[in-house]
Amino acid sequence: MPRSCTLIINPTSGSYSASLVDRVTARLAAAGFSPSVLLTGGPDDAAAFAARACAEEDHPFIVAGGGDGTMNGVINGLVPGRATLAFLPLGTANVCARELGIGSVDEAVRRIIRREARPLSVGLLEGFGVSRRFFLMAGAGFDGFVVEGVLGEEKKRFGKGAYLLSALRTLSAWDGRPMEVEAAGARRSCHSVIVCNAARYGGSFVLAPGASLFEPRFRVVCVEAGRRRDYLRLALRVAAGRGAAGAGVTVFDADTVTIGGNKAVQVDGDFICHGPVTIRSLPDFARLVV
Ligand SMILES: Nc1ncnc2c1ncn2[C@@H]1O[C@H](COP(=O)(O)OP(=O)(O)OP(=O)(O)O)[C@@H](O)[C@H]1O
Repeated sequence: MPRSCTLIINPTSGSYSASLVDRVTARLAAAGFSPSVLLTGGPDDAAAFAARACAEEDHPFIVAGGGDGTMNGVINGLVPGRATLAFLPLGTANVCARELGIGSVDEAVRRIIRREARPLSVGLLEGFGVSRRFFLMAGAGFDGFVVEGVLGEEKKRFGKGAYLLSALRTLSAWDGRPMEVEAAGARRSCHSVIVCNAARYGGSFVLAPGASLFEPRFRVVCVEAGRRRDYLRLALRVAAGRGAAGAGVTVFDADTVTIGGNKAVQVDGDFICHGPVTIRSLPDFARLVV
Protein backbone atom coordinates (compact mmCIF):
# COMPACT_ATOMS: atom_id res chain seq x y z
CA MET A 1 0.00 0.00 0.00
CA PRO A 2 1.39 3.48 -0.84
CA ARG A 3 2.70 5.39 2.19
CA SER A 4 0.51 8.46 2.76
CA CYS A 5 2.41 11.72 2.95
CA THR A 6 1.00 15.17 3.71
CA LEU A 7 2.85 18.10 2.14
CA ILE A 8 2.11 21.35 3.99
CA ILE A 9 3.26 24.02 1.56
CA ASN A 10 3.53 27.79 2.03
CA PRO A 11 2.82 29.33 -1.41
CA THR A 12 4.19 32.70 -0.23
CA SER A 13 7.61 31.32 0.77
CA GLY A 14 10.66 32.67 -1.06
CA SER A 15 11.22 30.07 -3.82
CA TYR A 16 7.77 28.44 -4.10
CA SER A 17 6.40 27.59 -7.53
CA ALA A 18 3.37 25.44 -8.35
CA SER A 19 5.29 23.56 -11.05
CA LEU A 20 8.09 22.73 -8.59
CA VAL A 21 5.58 21.28 -6.13
CA ASP A 22 3.96 19.28 -8.98
CA ARG A 23 7.37 17.83 -9.85
CA VAL A 24 7.99 16.89 -6.20
CA THR A 25 4.62 15.14 -5.82
CA ALA A 26 5.14 13.27 -9.11
CA ARG A 27 8.51 11.97 -7.88
CA LEU A 28 7.02 10.95 -4.53
CA ALA A 29 4.14 9.15 -6.24
CA ALA A 30 6.60 7.32 -8.51
CA ALA A 31 8.54 6.24 -5.41
CA GLY A 32 5.47 4.62 -3.81
CA PHE A 33 4.02 7.48 -1.76
CA SER A 34 0.50 8.76 -1.87
CA PRO A 35 1.15 12.51 -1.49
CA SER A 36 -1.50 15.07 -0.65
CA VAL A 37 -0.76 18.79 -0.84
CA LEU A 38 -2.21 21.39 1.54
CA LEU A 39 -1.43 25.02 0.66
CA THR A 40 -1.38 27.41 3.62
CA GLY A 41 -3.71 30.39 3.24
CA GLY A 42 -2.29 32.34 6.19
CA PRO A 43 0.16 32.22 9.13
CA ASP A 44 -1.90 29.83 11.30
CA ASP A 45 -2.60 27.17 8.70
CA ALA A 46 0.64 25.17 8.94
CA ALA A 47 -0.05 24.34 12.61
CA ALA A 48 -3.74 23.64 11.92
CA PHE A 49 -2.93 21.29 9.02
CA ALA A 50 -0.29 19.45 11.07
CA ALA A 51 -2.77 19.01 13.94
CA ARG A 52 -5.33 17.65 11.49
CA ALA A 53 -2.83 15.16 10.03
CA CYS A 54 -2.13 13.93 13.60
CA ALA A 55 -5.88 13.59 14.27
CA GLU A 56 -6.33 11.50 11.12
CA GLU A 57 -3.31 9.19 11.51
CA ASP A 58 -1.37 7.84 14.50
CA HIS A 59 2.01 8.18 12.82
CA PRO A 60 1.67 10.72 10.01
CA PHE A 61 4.44 11.47 7.55
CA ILE A 62 4.51 15.23 7.05
CA VAL A 63 6.63 17.34 4.71
CA ALA A 64 6.96 21.03 5.62
CA GLY A 65 7.47 22.85 2.32
CA GLY A 66 8.50 26.48 2.72
CA GLY A 67 10.99 28.30 4.92
CA ASP A 68 11.80 28.11 8.60
CA GLY A 69 8.51 29.86 9.48
CA THR A 70 6.56 27.03 7.86
CA MET A 71 8.63 24.42 9.69
CA ASN A 72 7.96 26.27 12.95
CA GLY A 73 4.22 26.34 12.22
CA VAL A 74 4.11 22.60 11.52
CA ILE A 75 6.05 21.85 14.73
CA ASN A 76 3.53 23.90 16.69
CA GLY A 77 0.66 21.76 15.40
CA LEU A 78 2.12 18.27 15.89
CA VAL A 79 1.18 15.86 18.64
CA PRO A 80 4.52 15.08 20.39
CA GLY A 81 6.17 11.72 19.71
CA ARG A 82 4.04 10.56 16.77
CA ALA A 83 5.00 12.17 13.46
CA THR A 84 7.84 11.76 11.01
CA LEU A 85 8.74 15.16 9.61
CA ALA A 86 10.75 16.24 6.57
CA PHE A 87 11.80 19.67 5.32
CA LEU A 88 11.39 20.74 1.68
CA PRO A 89 13.35 24.00 1.32
CA LEU A 90 11.19 26.51 -0.54
CA GLY A 91 11.94 29.49 1.74
CA THR A 92 14.39 32.36 1.72
CA ALA A 93 16.94 31.64 4.46
CA ASN A 94 16.12 27.92 4.94
CA VAL A 95 18.31 27.59 8.04
CA CYS A 96 16.75 24.17 8.63
CA ALA A 97 18.10 22.93 5.29
CA ARG A 98 21.56 24.29 6.11
CA GLU A 99 21.52 22.52 9.47
CA LEU A 100 20.66 19.25 7.74
CA GLY A 101 23.07 19.83 4.83
CA ILE A 102 20.23 19.78 2.28
CA GLY A 103 21.55 21.71 -0.72
CA SER A 104 18.52 21.64 -3.04
CA VAL A 105 14.91 20.59 -3.45
CA ASP A 106 16.10 17.50 -5.39
CA GLU A 107 18.32 16.50 -2.50
CA ALA A 108 15.39 16.96 -0.07
CA VAL A 109 13.18 14.72 -2.23
CA ARG A 110 15.88 12.01 -2.36
CA ARG A 111 16.03 12.09 1.43
CA ILE A 112 12.23 11.95 1.78
CA ILE A 113 12.15 8.87 -0.45
CA ARG A 114 14.96 7.25 1.59
CA ARG A 115 13.04 8.06 4.82
CA GLU A 116 16.02 7.74 7.13
CA ALA A 117 15.08 9.72 10.25
CA ARG A 118 16.48 10.68 13.66
CA PRO A 119 14.75 11.81 16.87
CA LEU A 120 14.22 15.59 16.82
CA SER A 121 14.37 17.69 19.99
CA VAL A 122 12.57 21.02 19.98
CA GLY A 123 12.22 23.80 22.54
CA LEU A 124 9.08 24.94 24.35
CA LEU A 125 8.84 28.57 25.47
CA GLU A 126 6.25 29.51 28.07
CA GLY A 127 5.49 33.02 29.23
CA PHE A 128 2.52 34.89 30.64
CA GLY A 129 -0.41 33.44 28.63
CA VAL A 130 1.94 32.28 25.84
CA SER A 131 3.23 28.86 24.87
CA ARG A 132 5.23 28.32 21.68
CA ARG A 133 7.55 25.63 20.34
CA PHE A 134 10.71 26.41 18.38
CA PHE A 135 13.30 24.35 16.58
CA LEU A 136 16.11 26.83 15.79
CA MET A 137 16.39 29.32 18.64
CA ALA A 138 14.73 31.60 21.16
CA GLY A 139 16.27 35.00 21.83
CA ALA A 140 15.58 37.57 24.55
CA GLY A 141 17.11 41.04 24.55
CA PHE A 142 18.75 42.60 21.50
CA ASP A 143 17.45 40.21 18.82
CA GLY A 144 14.02 40.12 20.49
CA PHE A 145 13.80 43.92 20.24
CA VAL A 146 14.98 43.84 16.62
CA VAL A 147 12.30 41.32 15.62
CA GLU A 148 9.63 43.15 17.64
CA GLY A 149 10.59 46.44 15.98
CA VAL A 150 10.25 45.24 12.34
CA LEU A 151 7.56 47.36 10.70
CA GLY A 152 5.07 45.65 8.38
CA GLU A 153 5.37 48.43 5.78
CA GLU A 154 9.17 48.14 5.68
CA LYS A 155 8.98 44.36 5.45
CA LYS A 156 6.74 44.67 2.37
CA ARG A 157 9.08 47.20 0.75
CA PHE A 158 12.52 45.95 1.76
CA GLY A 159 12.05 42.26 2.66
CA LYS A 160 14.84 41.08 4.99
CA GLY A 161 16.31 44.64 4.86
CA ALA A 162 13.54 45.59 7.31
CA TYR A 163 15.47 43.68 10.01
CA LEU A 164 18.54 45.83 9.38
CA LEU A 165 16.47 49.02 9.74
CA SER A 166 14.98 47.70 12.98
CA ALA A 167 18.49 46.77 14.22
CA LEU A 168 19.66 50.35 13.57
CA ARG A 169 16.70 51.71 15.55
CA THR A 170 17.41 49.25 18.39
CA LEU A 171 21.05 50.36 18.43
CA SER A 172 20.15 54.03 18.59
CA ALA A 173 17.50 53.63 21.35
CA TRP A 174 19.87 51.44 23.37
CA ASP A 175 18.36 49.55 26.32
CA GLY A 176 21.29 48.82 28.64
CA ARG A 177 19.34 46.98 31.35
CA PRO A 178 20.54 43.52 32.38
CA MET A 179 18.23 40.54 33.05
CA GLU A 180 18.61 37.43 35.19
CA VAL A 181 19.12 34.10 33.42
CA GLU A 182 18.92 30.90 35.42
CA ALA A 183 20.22 27.72 33.79
CA ALA A 184 22.42 24.70 34.48
CA GLY A 185 22.35 25.39 38.23
CA ALA A 186 23.69 28.95 37.94
CA ARG A 187 22.29 32.48 37.85
CA ARG A 188 23.80 35.02 35.50
CA SER A 189 23.18 38.63 34.76
CA CYS A 190 22.92 39.00 30.96
CA HIS A 191 22.13 41.76 28.53
CA SER A 192 20.83 39.28 25.90
CA VAL A 193 20.47 35.54 25.74
CA ILE A 194 20.00 33.21 22.77
CA VAL A 195 18.90 29.66 23.50
CA CYS A 196 20.14 27.66 20.51
CA ASN A 197 18.62 24.36 19.40
CA ALA A 198 20.62 24.58 16.16
CA ALA A 199 24.12 25.86 15.43
CA ARG A 200 23.17 28.40 12.73
CA TYR A 201 21.49 31.74 13.12
CA GLY A 202 19.88 33.96 10.49
CA GLY A 203 21.28 32.05 7.51
CA SER A 204 24.63 30.33 7.36
CA PHE A 205 26.26 32.06 10.37
CA VAL A 206 27.34 29.53 12.98
CA LEU A 207 26.53 31.13 16.33
CA ALA A 208 26.63 28.08 18.57
CA PRO A 209 28.94 25.32 17.33
CA GLY A 210 27.85 22.02 18.89
CA ALA A 211 24.14 22.89 19.10
CA SER A 212 22.10 20.20 17.36
CA LEU A 213 18.48 19.52 16.44
CA PHE A 214 19.03 15.98 17.65
CA GLU A 215 20.42 16.70 21.14
CA PRO A 216 18.02 17.02 24.10
CA ARG A 217 19.81 20.15 25.33
CA PHE A 218 20.47 23.68 24.16
CA ARG A 219 23.65 25.66 23.70
CA VAL A 220 22.90 28.87 25.59
CA VAL A 221 24.64 32.05 24.42
CA CYS A 222 24.67 34.65 27.22
CA VAL A 223 25.82 38.12 26.21
CA GLU A 224 26.90 39.43 29.58
CA ALA A 225 28.50 42.65 28.42
CA GLY A 226 25.84 45.22 27.55
CA ARG A 227 27.63 47.76 25.39
CA ARG A 228 27.08 48.26 21.66
CA ARG A 229 30.75 47.62 20.96
CA ASP A 230 30.47 44.17 22.63
CA TYR A 231 27.79 43.25 20.08
CA LEU A 232 29.98 44.52 17.26
CA ARG A 233 32.79 42.24 18.45
CA LEU A 234 30.33 39.35 18.74
CA ALA A 235 29.05 39.95 15.18
CA LEU A 236 32.62 40.07 13.84
CA ARG A 237 33.52 36.80 15.60
CA VAL A 238 30.44 35.04 14.21
CA ALA A 239 30.98 36.47 10.70
CA ALA A 240 34.57 35.17 10.84
CA GLY A 241 33.23 31.67 11.61
CA ARG A 242 34.55 31.57 15.20
CA GLY A 243 31.16 31.20 16.94
CA ALA A 244 29.77 33.41 19.70
CA ALA A 245 31.99 32.46 22.65
CA GLY A 246 34.59 35.09 23.54
CA ALA A 247 35.07 38.26 25.58
CA GLY A 248 31.78 39.19 27.30
CA VAL A 249 29.93 36.15 25.93
CA THR A 250 29.55 32.83 27.77
CA VAL A 251 28.24 29.71 26.04
CA PHE A 252 27.12 26.63 27.97
CA ASP A 253 24.71 23.65 27.79
CA ALA A 254 21.31 23.49 29.49
CA ASP A 255 17.96 21.77 29.00
CA THR A 256 15.93 24.36 30.94
CA VAL A 257 16.44 28.13 30.97
CA THR A 258 14.50 30.75 32.94
CA ILE A 259 14.77 34.33 31.71
CA GLY A 260 13.70 37.17 33.99
CA GLY A 261 13.02 40.82 33.26
CA ASN A 262 10.66 42.11 30.62
CA LYS A 263 12.78 42.28 27.47
CA ALA A 264 11.37 41.30 24.06
CA VAL A 265 11.49 37.58 23.17
CA GLN A 266 11.54 36.02 19.70
CA VAL A 267 11.44 32.37 18.63
CA ASP A 268 12.54 31.16 15.19
CA GLY A 269 12.44 34.78 13.99
CA ASP A 270 8.94 35.71 15.22
CA PHE A 271 8.28 38.13 18.09
CA ILE A 272 6.36 36.25 20.82
CA CYS A 273 6.14 38.24 24.06
CA HIS A 274 8.10 40.06 26.73
CA GLY A 275 9.80 38.26 29.62
CA PRO A 276 9.77 36.59 32.03
CA VAL A 277 9.75 33.24 30.19
CA THR A 278 10.81 29.65 30.81
CA ILE A 279 12.27 27.49 28.07
CA ARG A 280 12.69 23.73 28.15
CA SER A 281 13.79 21.05 25.75
CA LEU A 282 11.28 18.49 24.45
CA PRO A 283 13.32 15.42 23.44
CA ASP A 284 11.95 12.82 20.96
CA PHE A 285 9.36 15.31 19.79
CA ALA A 286 9.19 13.82 16.28
CA ARG A 287 11.39 11.90 13.87
CA LEU A 288 13.16 14.18 11.42
CA VAL A 289 14.20 12.95 7.97
CA VAL A 290 17.95 13.47 7.57
N1 LIG B 1 -0.79 32.02 2.50
C1 LIG B 1 -0.05 32.81 3.28
N2 LIG B 1 -0.10 34.16 3.17
C2 LIG B 1 0.67 34.97 3.90
N3 LIG B 1 1.59 34.51 4.81
C3 LIG B 1 1.70 33.18 4.95
C4 LIG B 1 0.90 32.26 4.21
N4 LIG B 1 1.24 31.01 4.56
C5 LIG B 1 2.21 31.14 5.51
N5 LIG B 1 2.49 32.43 5.75
C6 LIG B 1 3.48 33.02 6.65
O1 LIG B 1 4.69 33.24 5.95
C7 LIG B 1 5.75 33.22 6.91
C8 LIG B 1 7.11 33.09 6.25
O2 LIG B 1 7.15 31.91 5.53
P1 LIG B 1 8.40 30.93 5.44
O3 LIG B 1 9.28 31.04 6.61
O4 LIG B 1 7.89 29.60 5.10
O5 LIG B 1 9.16 31.48 4.15
P2 LIG B 1 10.36 32.49 3.98
O6 LIG B 1 10.19 33.67 4.87
O7 LIG B 1 10.52 32.72 2.52
O8 LIG B 1 11.61 31.60 4.42
P3 LIG B 1 12.69 31.68 5.65
O9 LIG B 1 11.91 31.74 6.93
O10 LIG B 1 13.47 30.39 5.53
O11 LIG B 1 13.53 32.89 5.39
C9 LIG B 1 5.36 32.08 7.82
O12 LIG B 1 5.89 32.25 9.11
C10 LIG B 1 3.85 32.13 7.83
O13 LIG B 1 3.41 32.78 9.01
